[in-house]
Amino acid sequence: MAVVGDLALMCNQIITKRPSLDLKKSVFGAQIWSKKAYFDAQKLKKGQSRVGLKAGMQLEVLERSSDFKSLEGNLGLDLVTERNLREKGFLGLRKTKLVCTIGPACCSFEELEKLAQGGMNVARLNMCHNTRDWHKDVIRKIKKLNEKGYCVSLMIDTEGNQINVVDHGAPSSVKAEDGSIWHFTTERFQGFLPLTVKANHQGFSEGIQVGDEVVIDGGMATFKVVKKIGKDLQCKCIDPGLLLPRAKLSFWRNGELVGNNYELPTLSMKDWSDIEFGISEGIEFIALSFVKSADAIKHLKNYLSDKSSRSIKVLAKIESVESLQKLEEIVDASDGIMIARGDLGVEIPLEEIPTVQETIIEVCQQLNKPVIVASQLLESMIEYPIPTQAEVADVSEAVRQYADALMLSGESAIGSYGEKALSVLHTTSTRMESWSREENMQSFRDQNRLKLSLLDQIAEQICNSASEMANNLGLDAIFVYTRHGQMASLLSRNRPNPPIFAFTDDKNIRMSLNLHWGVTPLLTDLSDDMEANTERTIELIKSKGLIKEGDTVLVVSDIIPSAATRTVFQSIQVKTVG
Ligand SMILES: Nc1ncnc2c1ncn2[C@@H]1O[C@H](COP(=O)(O)OP(=O)(O)O)[C@@H](O)[C@H]1O
Ligand SMILES: C=C(OP(=O)(O)O)C(=O)O
Ligand SMILES: [K+]
Ligand SMILES: [Mg+2]
Repeated sequence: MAVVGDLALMCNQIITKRPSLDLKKSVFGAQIWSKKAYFDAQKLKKGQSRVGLKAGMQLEVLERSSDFKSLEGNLGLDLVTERNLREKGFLGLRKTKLVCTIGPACCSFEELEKLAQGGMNVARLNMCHNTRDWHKDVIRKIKKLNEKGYCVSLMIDTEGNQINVVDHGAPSSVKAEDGSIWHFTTERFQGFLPLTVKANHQGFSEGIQVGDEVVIDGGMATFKVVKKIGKDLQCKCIDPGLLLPRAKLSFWRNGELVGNNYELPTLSMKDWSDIEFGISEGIEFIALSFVKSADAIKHLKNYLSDKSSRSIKVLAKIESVESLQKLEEIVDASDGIMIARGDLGVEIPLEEIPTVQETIIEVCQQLNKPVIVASQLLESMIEYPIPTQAEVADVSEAVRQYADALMLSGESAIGSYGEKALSVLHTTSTRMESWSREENMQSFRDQNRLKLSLLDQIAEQICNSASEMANNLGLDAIFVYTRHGQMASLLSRNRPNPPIFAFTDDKNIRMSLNLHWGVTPLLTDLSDDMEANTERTIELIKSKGLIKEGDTVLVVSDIIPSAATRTVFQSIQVKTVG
């Protein structure tokens, strides 16, 4: 390997030059790959051409010495990235991450493996559905896949507290006819009473007045409250339509959404017990439904840190008017966001969703939080083997907006064509990503400074510069060596053209980086010796034939070398593979 540029940034200012370019070229031109040879060469002063004996000869011998063994070991490269790299090269890697909701249609080991092969990065378990044992079994299968060499992270999604229908007298949908009178109650549903809807919360009708409208699932059907009988509401259907199982109820007055007075906690007892379950099963992400403010996020994060489960990332689902009103504080407090368009589309007019989505993605990028676009991306594929053009356009738009991840819900959980839907997400995102590159749309983004300490600001600046440099120089890949994942996420935030390979020695960090745009997380040993880290990992990739002579990579690290002064803590290097 020839080092064509090599600089260490000291506190953002001082640049130190390492041994001369020519010397390194001659040393590495002699095909010396051992770590010791590299460091012997490092000790040479500018102009010196030998290490004790004639450089070329002695170093040639070292190549076959036991030191070479140190280059072996695990790179932690997953099967899917390895295959894609082999087939398509660095720029062929998809940047946008894919989340699949696991349900009865895809829960066998074979089906899960097909999703993993198709590029599923994160498996989502929606705790609204199915039994604890069923979820446990899926988690066990995903972990088994990871042992086989896949890299699929696990997310649980809480049921959350919202007012919805628990029973409407039928196993599937029920038609509400124009002018029909319906009874909304929380009493035990009698079954024999037609036109009765049971809601899930005792206080569902608190503060609701005669004349208010009850909107089902954002407009599937609408009723007017004609009478209050105790806690029950007698309603007349004024806009006929369908009631589906677990349909959501919202209340409107004079064209505006009215919150009823019944204050539901974001996390129910069931949610807490599901969270305990997730912790004990070793999942990586908890997505919180119906977040109203930063409080629930902070509460859960404190709880996780008290339980020494700090590595679990807490994602806030934006799916209500309240969450939109407190967007910034919620994004700031959380480890990531899910734009849960299903429920959001019930609370705000559908035509507002596209702009709200773009705004949320922008806020997430500014505050450096990964963001998932979820729900109805390929809804028609629950039933049909091909998507509509409108769906493909929607997926492309989310990719163009640089969302970190796209999510399948019913398409994978209950659909007949889950694998195909995943492949549509894959091909559509890859196409839009390459178009964006071609159109040179990935110009350097005007980043808002994060509210960070000086050291963190330096990390941010280094990552911004590194990304710009990688784009401007047309480099093949960015290698980031990171213990906490922060540098990897700061690089990803810039959405650079080359893929980001994040080497970390922390399994939890690796699995959580799986959600970040453009990042391939790798689990490998890291030493304090950055030169040894880069030499070893590049050599490992080279030995797999995944990197070739002439490829140029940008190397960024936040590994603090123990011998260095406190100020030298991060560096950028450009390396060309020889
Ligand atoms: N674990 C599961 N078991 C059974 N069905 C599931 C499961 N997860 C999801 N589903 C089904 O897939 C549909 C879409 O999933 P999702 O969007 O996560 O849930 P919901 O529609 O309840 O918001 C659900 O309505 C449900 O029918
Ligand atoms: C993802 C969503 O949440 P859930 O599927 O849990 O309702 C949504 O509402 O879009
Ligand atoms: K949920
Ligand atoms: Mg929802």
